[in-house]
Amino acid sequence: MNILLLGYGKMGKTIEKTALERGHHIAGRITIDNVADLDQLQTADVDVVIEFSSPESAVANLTYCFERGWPVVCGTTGWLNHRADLEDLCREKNGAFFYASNYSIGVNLFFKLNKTLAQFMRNYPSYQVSMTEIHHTEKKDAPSGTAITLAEGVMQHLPAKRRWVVNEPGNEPLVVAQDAIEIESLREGVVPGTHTVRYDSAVDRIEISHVAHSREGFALGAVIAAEWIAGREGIFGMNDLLNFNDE
Ligand SMILES: NC(=O)C1=CN([C@@H]2O[C@H](COP(=O)(O)OP(=O)(O)OC[C@H]3O[C@@H](n4cnc5c(N)ncnc54)[C@H](OP(=O)(O)O)[C@@H]3O)[C@@H](O)[C@H]2O)C=CC1
Ligand SMILES: O=C(O)C1=N[C@H](C(=O)O)C[C@H](O)C1
Repeated sequence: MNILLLGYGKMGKTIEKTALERGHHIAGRITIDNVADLDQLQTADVDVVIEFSSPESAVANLTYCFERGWPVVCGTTGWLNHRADLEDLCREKNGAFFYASNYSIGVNLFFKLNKTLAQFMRNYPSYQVSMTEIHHTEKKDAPSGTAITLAEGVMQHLPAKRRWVVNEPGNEPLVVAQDAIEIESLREGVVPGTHTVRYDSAVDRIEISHVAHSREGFALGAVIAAEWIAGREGIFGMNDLLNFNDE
């Protein structure tokens, strides 16, 4: 396949390596400095776009791809307040759009485990749920997209929790209302991504964690999603790719 890398930073470069190993061709590498090169590409030069850029640029990038009729696999986080409008545009253009806050297969198993645990904890209100996410210091958004997906998974199964609140890097501890899930965001060194969900009672703690050792798991999932979306039309996510139900 001819893959256009829209965003060629830490993730774009890791995805390029994985895509080449899997026999794909790179149709272009776009950064903030050469966005104008997009107009030079012929529509048929690109089979699928993999978009990992920045929260500020994702909406314009996705709009551009839908206008050109290119299927898009997007991993950029921090822009989801525009998600409904972009999905409408994709449908209007009969396009194909794949989004995941995290493309790692392990994290998607962890999402399932998180929901199962939340379902179980529903009968034990003496336990208070909270989360911590740790990422490298260059990360622009907080909380991480993955932490938001985890919080949504908990809210789906613990009706007492209706919202999440973020404690951003460097802040004092928050006083958290009973209906809220606290997400603590920490930024340290070059950490690729660590997520912990914990349930604390007065006497003990239950904790589950996912620790990414590198970016390779994210990249592999994104390339597999690009292979999967080819020839499809519609709005997709990891549950479709992995044949998971949404429970
Ligand atoms: N869903 C998932 O599994 C994962 C998601 N992510 C998310 O992916 C995104 C990118 O992460 P990462 O690669 O670490 O970030 P980097 O900052 O390393 O790279 C971002 C890239 O996007 C480019 N860029 C910025 N603005 C534009 C624009 N307008 N058009 C095209 N390219 C642009 C930057 O260009 P320049 O270098 O010139 O500034 C850079 O090449 C983040 O939102 C992150 O949260 C990350 C890992 C996994
Ligand atoms: O910015 C990152 O690096 C990551 N971003 C994603 C997120 O916000 O959840 C996924 C992964 O944790 C790495």
